[in-house]
Amino acid sequence: MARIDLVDLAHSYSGNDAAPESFALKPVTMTWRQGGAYALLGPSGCGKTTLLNLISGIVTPSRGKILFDGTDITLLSTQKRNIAQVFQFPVIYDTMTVGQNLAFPLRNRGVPKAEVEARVRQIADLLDLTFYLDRKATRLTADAKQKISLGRGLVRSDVAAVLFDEPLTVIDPELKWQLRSKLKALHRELDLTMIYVTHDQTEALTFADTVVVMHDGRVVQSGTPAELFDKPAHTFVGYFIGSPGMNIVPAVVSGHEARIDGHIIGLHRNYGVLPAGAKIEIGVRPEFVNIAAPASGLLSAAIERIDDLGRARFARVRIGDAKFAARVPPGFSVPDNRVGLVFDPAHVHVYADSRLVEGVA
Ligand SMILES: Nc1ncnc2c1ncn2[C@@H]1O[C@H](COP(=O)(O)OP(=O)(O)OP(=O)(O)O)[C@@H](O)[C@H]1O
Repeated sequence: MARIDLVDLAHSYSGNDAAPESFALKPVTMTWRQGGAYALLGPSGCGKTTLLNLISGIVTPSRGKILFDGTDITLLSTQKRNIAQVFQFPVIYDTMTVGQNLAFPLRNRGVPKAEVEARVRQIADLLDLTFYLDRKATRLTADAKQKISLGRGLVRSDVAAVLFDEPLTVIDPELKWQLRSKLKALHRELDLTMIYVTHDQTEALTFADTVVVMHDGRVVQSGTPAELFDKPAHTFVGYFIGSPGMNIVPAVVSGHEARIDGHIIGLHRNYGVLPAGAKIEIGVRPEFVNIAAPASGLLSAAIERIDDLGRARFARVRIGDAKFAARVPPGFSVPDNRVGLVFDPAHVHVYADSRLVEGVA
């Protein structure tokens, strides 16, 4: 396993002379630590697979470098990079048994027989495949075949990294839930650097220690699931992560105050005077705004509907034209038309042109 450094890495499929805004991956510099579990998360077309393919060597970058443990591997072939990959669909040999499939990447590298057998048993055990070891892979379900693919990706202990590209796509929803947790446990057990591409926030947040959120070819934030939830660095992260996502509404911000729809909301930090011309918004997660009976000191909102998510109820309301979600306190009897909103100032963030502004304590 390896530490991975991306240095000013960027890629355009239309060549180096393409306009910077059209790059599939805009320049990124970051370090992924040895043995870490990373998820690349973002919607379709945001550049996740491009970044994964640059790391695996399937695509050569238009700009920048990739280092494995300090060594520049940017121009090395996929084989020479010593990585394992698991794709969306099973890549296995149908004519071999499950055990032979799992052993294949090790036999290919001339690993001694006893070592191969021990490692195959360990991986089969971790993935609940022991019972099937002597069966021909061809007779198994799509789920089981994908588990074999996962096993083949994880069986070598000497790889620089294991790359997963939406590996649970073909898996039945119930098993998906189990496998997500299993992959996390496998990461702890096997101590490999793992990079996992997905557009599913639950998959990313369950699997990864660090989630790298991508939007329109850019890495907009890299952090722990808690950091992404508590302090989104970009409005996209706030909106994309969480269910419901973060509320983002235009505001006029000055000092310790945000003015929305003529109403003042107190802020925890001081924002001075923000740059003229920038689009200023506040962002607050629905979990940190409660609805209450309308009152003169509260921002007023019109009720549209109540969503009962079991663990909590959220009111979908409107402030002027802006849609907004807020928590319904337990036992609160919701009025028919208008409510007041009670903000928790510690969780109200300010954004200028979509980027988080750090206020002064
Ligand atoms: N081989 C290619 N040639 C030209 N453009 C490409 C190629 N592969 C991807 N793109 C473009 O690059 C951008 C990023 O695509 P990429 O596949 O990396 O995104 P993604 O986040 O992995 O999306 P998805 O989940 O749909 O695969 C998209 O605009 C896509 O159309």
